[in-house]
Amino acid sequence: MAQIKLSNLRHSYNPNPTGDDDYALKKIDLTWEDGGAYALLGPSGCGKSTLLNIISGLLVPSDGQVLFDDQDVTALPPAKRNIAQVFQFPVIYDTMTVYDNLAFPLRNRGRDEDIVKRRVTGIAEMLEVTEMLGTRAANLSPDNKQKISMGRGLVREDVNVVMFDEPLTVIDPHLKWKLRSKLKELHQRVKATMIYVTHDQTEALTFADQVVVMQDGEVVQIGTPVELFERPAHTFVGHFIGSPGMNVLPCDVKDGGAFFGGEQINLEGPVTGTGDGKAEVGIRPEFVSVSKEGTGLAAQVRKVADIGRHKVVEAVAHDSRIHAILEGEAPTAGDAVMLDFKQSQTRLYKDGWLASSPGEGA
Ligand SMILES: Nc1ncnc2c1ncn2[C@@H]1O[C@H](COP(=O)(O)OP(=O)(O)OP(=O)(O)O)[C@@H](O)[C@H]1O
Repeated sequence: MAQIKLSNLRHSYNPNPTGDDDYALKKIDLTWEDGGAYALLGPSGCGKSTLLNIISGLLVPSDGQVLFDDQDVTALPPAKRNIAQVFQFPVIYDTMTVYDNLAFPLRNRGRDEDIVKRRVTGIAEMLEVTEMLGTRAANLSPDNKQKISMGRGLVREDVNVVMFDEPLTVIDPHLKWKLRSKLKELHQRVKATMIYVTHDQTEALTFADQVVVMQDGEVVQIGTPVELFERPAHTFVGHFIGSPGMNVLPCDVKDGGAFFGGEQINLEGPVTGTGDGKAEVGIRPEFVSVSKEGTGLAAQVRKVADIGRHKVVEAVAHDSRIHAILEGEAPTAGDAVMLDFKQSQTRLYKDGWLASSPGEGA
């Protein structure tokens, strides 16, 4: 296993790039610590596969370096990087048994049969496929095939990193959660450095200890699932994570205070940086409470969606839509209500970036 460092990395598919827009990866400085469980999360086209291909060696970056334990591997081909990859679609040999499929990466490197047996039976047990070891892979269901594909990625003990590229795409929705939690459990047991690429926030947040969020060729935030939820560094992270995502309301900053439709909104703490002007208030729906009377922002309820565990209220104040997630009683469409924002969770954003700091005692 290794620490993987991406230093001053940029990549353009255009041989003569002129500006930032020509770069699929703009400027990436990122360290993946040895043994970490990482997710690389972002919408389609943000550069996830480009980044993965640069780590695996399928692509040579236009600028910058890839370091494995401080050794520069930027120019090394994939075969020399000692990486295991699990793709969207299972990569297994249908005519071989499950045992031989799992053994393949080890035999290919000339490991002794007793080592092969120990590793294969160990991985099979972790994946709960022991009873399938003698079965021909062609006879497996798609999710079991993908399990074996994952097993092939995990069977070698000497890889620098195991990379998963949207590995649950072909799995039935009701089996996805099972494989997701299995993968998390496997990480805890094998302690390999793992990078899991996905555009699905649930997959990223359940698997990873650290989530790297990308947008438009840049890393916008790296953090634990809780950090990304509680303190999005950028409104993009606020929108992208959560369901519904963070409310982002236009405001004016004047003398250190934030005003939405002329009404002052109490922020978590002081505004960072200087300058009055246009900004945005960010508050997650989980931290908006709704009452018929009381204090707060006057709003009108547009819709209430009952989604089982809780209700999502959509209200409008000063022409902006504001969501609230409520556990118990909820108002009905058309009701006049007061919205109260939990102050410690009310943040300011300027040009998309977090621009308030926690108050004392927060
Ligand atoms: N071979 C290529 N030639 C030219 N442009 C490319 C090539 N591959 C990707 N791109 C462009 O680079 C940008 C990043 O693409 P990339 O595939 O890395 O994103 P992604 O986040 O992995 O998306 P997806 O989840 O859809 O695979 C996109 O604008 C894409 O159109």
